[in-house]
Amino acid sequence: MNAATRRTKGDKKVLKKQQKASHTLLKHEGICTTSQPTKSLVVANGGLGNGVSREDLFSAVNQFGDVESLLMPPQKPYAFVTYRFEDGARKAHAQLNGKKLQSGENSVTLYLSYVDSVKHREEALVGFPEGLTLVEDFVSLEEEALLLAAVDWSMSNEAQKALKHRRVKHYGFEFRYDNNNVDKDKPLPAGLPDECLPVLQRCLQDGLTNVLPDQLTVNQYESGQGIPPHVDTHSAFEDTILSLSLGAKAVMEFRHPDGRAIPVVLPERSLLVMKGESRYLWTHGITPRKFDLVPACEPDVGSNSGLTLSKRGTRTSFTFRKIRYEPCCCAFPSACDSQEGTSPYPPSPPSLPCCHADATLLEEEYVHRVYDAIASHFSRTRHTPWPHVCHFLSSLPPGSVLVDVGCGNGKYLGVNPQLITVGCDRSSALVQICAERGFQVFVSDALSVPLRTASCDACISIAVIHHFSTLERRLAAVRELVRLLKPGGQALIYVWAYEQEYNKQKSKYLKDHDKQHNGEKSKDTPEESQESHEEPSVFTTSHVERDVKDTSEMTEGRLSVHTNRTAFNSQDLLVPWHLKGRKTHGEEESSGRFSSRGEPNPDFDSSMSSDTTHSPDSKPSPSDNMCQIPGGSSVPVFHRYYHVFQQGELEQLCTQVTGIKVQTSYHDQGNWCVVLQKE
Ligand SMILES: O=C(O)CCC(=O)C(=O)O
Ligand SMILES: [Fe+2]
Ligand SMILES: [Zn+2]
Repeated sequence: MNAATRRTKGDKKVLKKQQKASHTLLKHEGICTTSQPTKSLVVANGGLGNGVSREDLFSAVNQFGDVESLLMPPQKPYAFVTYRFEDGARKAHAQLNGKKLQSGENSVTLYLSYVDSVKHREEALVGFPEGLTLVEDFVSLEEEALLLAAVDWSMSNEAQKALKHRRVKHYGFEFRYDNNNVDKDKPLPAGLPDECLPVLQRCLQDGLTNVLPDQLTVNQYESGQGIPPHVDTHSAFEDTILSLSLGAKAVMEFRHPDGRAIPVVLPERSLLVMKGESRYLWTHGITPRKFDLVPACEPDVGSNSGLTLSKRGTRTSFTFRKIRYEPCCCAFPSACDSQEGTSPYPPSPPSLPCCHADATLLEEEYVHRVYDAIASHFSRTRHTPWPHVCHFLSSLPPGSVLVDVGCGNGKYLGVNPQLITVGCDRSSALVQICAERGFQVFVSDALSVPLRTASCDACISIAVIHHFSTLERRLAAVRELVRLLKPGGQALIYVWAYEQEYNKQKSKYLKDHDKQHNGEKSKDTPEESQESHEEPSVFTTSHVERDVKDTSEMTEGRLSVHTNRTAFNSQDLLVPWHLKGRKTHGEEESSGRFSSRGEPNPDFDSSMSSDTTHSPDSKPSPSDNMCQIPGGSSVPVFHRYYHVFQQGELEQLCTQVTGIKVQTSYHDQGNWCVVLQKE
């Protein structure tokens, strides 16, 4: 075999891999590559998600010609480079394809393919929600000043409110945050300020709307303030919603019920137009923060490719809407208050998984997605650490390294300040809450925690392992905890118990149900009673009864939907979570999301995830649905998968792991618990 054929073979191999990379880019990212040389290349494996730094990639690609732009989408395993001339791209393609790039500790093999247009791709990657338009510089500086001056904040009346997290003023009609609607027969004495007219006329002229709005809400946000994610009530307003941003920019987060989240930067003087899906199905909200992450303009490569922090100033928005007089008949019944009751409930529950792939799908839909969606509400119900867990944490010697695998909102991370504590959770929304509380946390699956073997003195896994849907996966979770432990290290595991009545004592989870039925008002701290349940205070009796009716027995191998606060009648089930605090509109009374509890409430949607990623979409997502509550409103219901453990089952699981001994096991308020020690 001569050198020439060897080279050809090598080339063939690179070509094959490059084709495979192109195929993956198309399949997973919608990025279309072309064999025809262009000025732009997509660099597979050269992304921030591969651990490649911008500097290293830039120096690699810059050798072949003038780089016009280098786009590195966050967390993606690829990057885009555009050269000033096609020649640069050709050279880079010839020289870098199949070559290794060292970046820090990472070594990657790059595969390059031509793309027609990066700009186009960029838009495709971070496309706006359907129906959303942003018009930059819609008003001039003069108009901005005029509009801001038109709002007189000095008078306080019905139509003006200092809400806990922003102040608002209404014109035309008052939007009522108690019922999330407007009194259509009670127009306000003050119509829309005259200063708005030229702006609205321009909207009509430009075809941004075809009706003149008759309602205006002015929201003013100081730095650090925001608006919870919400959908503007369908029955209150017509389709088009126009929102002008004045005074300062902010990032508005859009969320689809399927979990997609799209941050949209609203520059000052821009107009946001929400129509169709973006108005009816996606929630919008502004996370209360003092800084936003926004795309940065990098002069060195002249592209909007990096991210930078932007300090928030005082933003005033003018939201113009048209009152709706007929019921809404939009194409999104699952999110529509005019069309409630049309979505099927309960959803068709899944079956128990029969293979690993099914198990991961089930957990993705019925555990991960749900926690991300309910993170904020969930976190509000998790503030009191359980005494026995605290006892375990306090018994560890000072300086011990502790990892909390499945740390939730981090309620155990600060319990013993003498420990070196890190937490991880599968839900990025919960991790975000922990991070904002100042804890060391990262997103990780409990089956493969990116920490060194034998690096921890102790591990805790509180209310996590019951979310794995096969015995193998529960076992793997215990093995992973044990792997992390140093010899002699201890792990504390809690799982939910099938037996909610133990030693003739009902768990608090059950007791709270009795209280409700006796008409007693339940405490709003349900987590003290058990790990999984909703805020009982949202239930009225009729609501509870509805749940009972809705409960399906395990039929045709399908998982049963559990009735909250009743005894379990199956070990594998779906437990409903009724999302409290969701309003179809963007404000809550003080008892809601903006907790008036005396305790710190850093979780006000600090999670990037909205806790109002509420309802199923038009093809109902199996894990959540809407549940009507009296008064015509509705709460979204999510279902979490659980495997509740029978007595002895947790110990039995642990004994299958070699190199450990079970030191103690006990029942604690409806949970089975063990302390393990690695030998
Ligand atoms: O501040 C904004 O742009 C949005 C306000 C809003 O969503 C509302 O009032 O419903
Ligand atoms: Fe809104
Ligand atoms: Zn509707």
